[in-house]
Order: sequence, then structure tokens, then C-alpha cells
Amino acid sequence: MSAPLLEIKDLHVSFYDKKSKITAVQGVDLTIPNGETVAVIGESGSGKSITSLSILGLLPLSASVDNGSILFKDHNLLKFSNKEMQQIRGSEISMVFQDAQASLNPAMKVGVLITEGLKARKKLTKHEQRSEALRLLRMVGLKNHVYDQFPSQLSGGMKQRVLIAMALSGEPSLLIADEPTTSLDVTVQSQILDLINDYKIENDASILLITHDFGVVAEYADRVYVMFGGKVVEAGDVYTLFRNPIHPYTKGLISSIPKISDTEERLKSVSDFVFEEVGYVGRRFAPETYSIENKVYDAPSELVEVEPDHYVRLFVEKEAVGR
Ligand SMILES: Nc1ncnc2c1ncn2[C@@H]1O[C@H](COP(=O)(O)OP(=O)(O)OP(=O)(O)O)[C@@H](O)[C@H]1O
Repeated sequence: MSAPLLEIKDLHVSFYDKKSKITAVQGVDLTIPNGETVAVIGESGSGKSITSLSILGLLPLSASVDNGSILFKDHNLLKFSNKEMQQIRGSEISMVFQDAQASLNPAMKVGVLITEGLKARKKLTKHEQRSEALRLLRMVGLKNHVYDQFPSQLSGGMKQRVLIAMALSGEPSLLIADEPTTSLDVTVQSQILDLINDYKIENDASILLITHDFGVVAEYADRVYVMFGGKVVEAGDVYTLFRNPIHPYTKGLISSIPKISDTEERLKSVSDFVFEEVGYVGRRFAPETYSIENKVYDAPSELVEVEPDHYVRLFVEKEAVGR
């Protein structure tokens, strides 16, 4: 593993309302090495987005970080002021959100959207801004005329490319991509992920890729963190996790990847796994016990290194211990 660019240590994030507290992220440790793609994969509600929003200091107002640190280039981002975080966002760390439609101002032409970001970050003349915006558009595979178009004139894939051009305009050393291809068809999906991968390689940048698709993890990630109920349940380099998945949830995710040989057979999907949680609160899983495929497990242990660079939260099946 290369030296870390970003290290999350023991991150706890909770949501508060008048009556209750819900802990969405419970003691997450996560390392993003320089020049690598780290994937975070997990069920809806497992805490993936909240973890990435914590990095950018963009948590919803009802949420707060209870504990932990996020070291970026050896500085704890959680200690940064809003002003300092504004300087980091878009230049050092950028994010591509899943919903391009909602993220692009429909009243602004693409050229304006991109140059607005450039103005904020670089001292460029108007002419330089335009040529830099056109360079970014070409970089993401869009023609010059898109500069003068409104988002409503673009396809979903083109909108996502514009978002990526905006995100890359500050030449970030870390790009966070939260389900960047969810609403796109498979061909466009791989074009967008290739684009992000090319940026990583050409700039020795790091990528944090949030996804629910282990096929994407297999193809693009160097390391993977599997999240379940606000915790990391398994982590390591991608090759090791594929060779030897241990947690039942990871095994389920891997078995859900479509295989070329399975064309006739209906593929097992992650949603086939039953998560009937004891004490299920909203979309969150109670920490005490959980069930996978109708088996109830005891509270899992801390992460244990079961082989070099392979960490698992071990668990005990309740029936197996005579309960
Ligand atoms: N705005 C909110 N208000 C209250 N609780 C929230 C809010 N957003 C998230 N949560 C809580 O945080 C948990 C983690 O949410 P998060 O968005 O990180 O999940 P996720 O893994 O990214 O899911 P998805 O794949 O659907 O985006 C949720 O289960 C929920 O309990």
C-alpha cells in the first residue's frame, strides 16, 4: 500500500432530533492511499454517504460527528473552520454526486457552470477561463458546442460528464464519486468510470468510490471497505477479498455479480438476502444482533486481521452456540 492521502480514524456520526439519537456511522476506520481507488460498498443506509460527506464537512445540519479524526495530508479536517473547508473543497478534494440532474443549475449554460468554478479557484483572464473550460470538456469526452448548451439539452451521461469536468477543474488529489453512474446505462456507466480512472492514473490522484455494485469494485478498485449497519465489516485489497471473502454479507455481494456463464440462470441479487433486524430503527441496523439469510448472529467483534491486509468483523451464529 502507498502512503496514505487520507485516514479516517474511529469516526462516529449521529443524527439528533428532539427525541432521539441515531448513530449512522459507528467507529469507521478507512485509509485512502495515494494514487489508489478505494471503494466503499454496502446496503442502502449502511453509512457510505455519511462517511464521505464527513470528509467534505457537508453533513446535514441534524448530524454531528461525535468522535474520530479525518487526517488529510496529516491535517485533521474535523478541526478545520468552514472557511478552510471551502478552500479544500473543489481544489484538494472534489465530489461527484449521484444525481447529475439535481446537481447542475438548470438556468446556467455549461460554460458558465464550469467557469464559475474556475473563477473561484484560479486567477485566469476571461479568455483563459474559456479555453480551460473547453479543455475540461474535451477531457471528459464532450464537444466544444456543449459549452453553450443548457443542462436540459444534455443526456444523463453528458450531464454526468459535465459534473466530472466541474469536479476535476480544481485538479483535486482526492475525488469522491458517490454512485456516479447509478442512473446510467451499462455502456455509459463504464465510460464514466474509465474517465475517472484515467484521471487517477494521469494525475496520481486518489479516488473514493461509493457503490453498491461489486462488479464495479472488481474492475476499478484497489482496496475495498464493506459497510453494514454503520460499521466496516470487512476490508482489504480487492484481490484478497475476492479470493477469500469471510463475512456473509461480503459473500452475498460477491455472489450477486453477474457472471457470463450465468446467462440463463436468474442471478442472485443482494436483495435476496434477508435483513430482518432485531430492533431495526428506520434504515439503520441495531448493533446488538443481526441476521443474514435468516440466521441470527451475535454482535460482531472488532475488526480482526485474519491474513495480511484482510480485516473482518468476526461474528458468532447464535444457533451454533446453543441459544
Ligand atoms: N437526513 C437524515 N436524517 C436522519 N437520518 C439520516 C439522514 N441521512 C442519513 N441518515 C441515517 O444515516 C444512515 C446512513 O445513511 P447514508 O446516507 O450514509 O447511507 P448510504 O449507505 O449512503 O445509503 P444509500 O446507498 O441509500 O445512499 C441511514 O440509515 C439513516 O439512519
